[in-house]
Amino acid sequence: MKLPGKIAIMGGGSWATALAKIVLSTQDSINWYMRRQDQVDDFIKTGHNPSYLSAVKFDTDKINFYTDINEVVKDSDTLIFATPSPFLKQHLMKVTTPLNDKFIISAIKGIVPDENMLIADYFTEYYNVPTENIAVIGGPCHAEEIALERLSYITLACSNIENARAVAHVFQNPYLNNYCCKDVRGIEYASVLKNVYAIVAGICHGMKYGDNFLAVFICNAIEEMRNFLNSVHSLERDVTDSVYLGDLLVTAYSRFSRNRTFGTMIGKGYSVKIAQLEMEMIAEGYYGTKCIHEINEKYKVNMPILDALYDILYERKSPTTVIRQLTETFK
Ligand SMILES: NC(=O)C1=CN([C@@H]2O[C@H](COP(=O)(O)OP(=O)(O)OC[C@H]3O[C@@H](n4cnc5c(N)ncnc54)[C@H](OP(=O)(O)O)[C@@H]3O)[C@@H](O)[C@H]2O)C=CC1
Ligand SMILES: O=C(CO)COP(=O)(O)O
Repeated sequence: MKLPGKIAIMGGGSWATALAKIVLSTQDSINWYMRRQDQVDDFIKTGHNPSYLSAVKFDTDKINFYTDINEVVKDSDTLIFATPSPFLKQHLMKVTTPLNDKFIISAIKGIVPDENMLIADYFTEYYNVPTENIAVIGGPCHAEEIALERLSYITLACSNIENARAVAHVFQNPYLNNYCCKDVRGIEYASVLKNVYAIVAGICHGMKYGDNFLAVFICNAIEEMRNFLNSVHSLERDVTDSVYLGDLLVTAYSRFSRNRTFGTMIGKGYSVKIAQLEMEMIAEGYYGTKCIHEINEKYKVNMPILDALYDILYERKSPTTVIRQLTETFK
């Protein structure tokens, strides 16, 4: 297998667009898969993604666009997936070309709903991709700030660290630094959990809890994350590293966060359904909450924040009552 070889961006949203910008800063050309032909046509006409990060200009001569997922898989060696987690399954259902000789990079911060399966596990279980050929990208990094070339850091994790290092240079430029490690499962679970906690941070913000409270909330959330990670995947890790705590902070505090925005609407009194309709974008923590809640039935980690959000989103309990009870568990 050539590493990285020919690189494909899989997805047409904001993170896919930011990743395309990053990869084109180090590679001569890329393959890029999007689901809609009209989006590709407009992109070629205007030189930018018509729907996401449209201020970012691209030299389209350096991009081979595809709307056929099998064609892009055939023509590429490294596939960077950046589709929202709830849609991954339906994209992959169309794949008949073998994936087991490809290097897969998941830039997805979510879990496969219904299956309760991490993205890397999904590729191994259903597409026979060896674990050493799967990497994940984590870290505090909003697409909007990549568009503005604001200094950011990501972490690349792969069970075979040499493979992570072999692709790391693709994500290294003056506004982006990277770090490699082996904690694929820990980073995947942390990425799901930070979305859950960002929704709760948003709910509290919507209810007019202030910065004093948010600081206490984050301390309790990182402790809950630490306990969960140690139970599901015990490994020597420091949860204060940017890929864990940093991503929790940026998602819980940033105005760019969809998860926080979704939570804020609920805190202001919107119903879950209306908040989802208003959002127009996916807050993956909604799905992550149910998945981790179900996974935790086996591990039985004490997770008062996760349980509180589950009660609000899925048991229709009053956010005011649930959050007040939650605050009594904090220290
Ligand atoms: N945004 C960010 O800053 C970051 C995002 N991520 C992760 O990247 C992943 C992608 O997120 P992001 O790029 O922000 O998402 P966006 O909301 O920007 O993009 C949504 C994408 O999903 C597609 N889509 C919408 N509805 C459907 C559907 N019913 N079926 C199939 N595809 C659909 C859209 O296609 P269309 O335009 O054709 O409707 C679009 O390509 C997520 O897992 C996220 O957690 C990770 C780090 C940073
Ligand atoms: O993961 C992210 C930033 O690191 C994006 O978070 P949101 O999905 O909440 O926008």
